[in-house]
Amino acid sequence: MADQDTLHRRGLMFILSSPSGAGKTTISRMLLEADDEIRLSVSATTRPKRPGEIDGVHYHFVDDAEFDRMIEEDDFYEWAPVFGYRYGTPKGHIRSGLKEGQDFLFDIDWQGTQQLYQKDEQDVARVFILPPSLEELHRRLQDRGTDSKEVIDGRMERARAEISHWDGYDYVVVNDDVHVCFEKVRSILHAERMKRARQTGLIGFVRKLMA
Ligand SMILES: Nc1nc2c(ncn2[C@@H]2O[C@H](COP(=O)(O)OP(=O)(O)O)[C@@H](O)[C@H]2O)c(=O)[nH]1
Ligand SMILES: Nc1ncnc2c1ncn2[C@@H]1O[C@H](COP(=O)(O)OP(=O)(O)O)[C@@H](O)[C@H]1O
Repeated sequence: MADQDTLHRRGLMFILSSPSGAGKTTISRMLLEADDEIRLSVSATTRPKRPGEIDGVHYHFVDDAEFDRMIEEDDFYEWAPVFGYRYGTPKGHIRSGLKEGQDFLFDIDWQGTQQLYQKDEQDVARVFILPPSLEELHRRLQDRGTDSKEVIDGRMERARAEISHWDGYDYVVVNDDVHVCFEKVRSILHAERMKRARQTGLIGFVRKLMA
């Protein structure tokens, strides 16, 4: 009989991007809670902490000097300037984790997505989340209550530019009802895990199955 233990797969770099306020943090948190097999890639950022955010859990909050040092020491997989601050994915244990089959969730922008895709196309699945309308996006940014009017205006101005990168993604999901959106994103994750190219033991498994 074929032995299912011979089936292995590489970990997945599961990327969620969206214009600010469309809901990618909300969907990420739901996914991390519902799925034991995926871990968040915790980015480093120079932006100030928001109420409720925990250093080392949501971001590594660092100052400019520390971010410079990390760039110099080649600590980043990718990094990019966003809204006047810098954000980067620390290499950490990602490469070895992927080899061992660990999946990672990335909440990063289109610039970081392009960089990861160029470096490691086969391990990447790219999901873009859209708001149902720009009016609703504005409402969500206001209701979140974390940003001043000026910051919200800046984010709305950038939203159009960010949305213009939708075609650099494998999947596009509209976040109207948050639960429906979450289920769609979860289905994408489940399907991506079963991709033939990701399953390394398949040839042996199928040979035994047919023997
Ligand atoms: N390239 C890149 N972008 C990141 C990284 N971490 C966060 N971002 C993006 O930076 C943007 C701003 O994030 P944040 O300040 O948390 O605000 P939010 O968009 O309202 O959640 C979002 O588009 C994030 O996806 C990272 O490590 N690299
Ligand atoms: N489908 C939804 N309907 C209504 N509000 C939502 C929905 N998804 C997220 N929100 C709310 O909108 C705000 C922005 O969501 P957030 O996840 O912080 O977005 P992002 O990480 O993309 O900036 C939050 O207050 C969140 O609770």
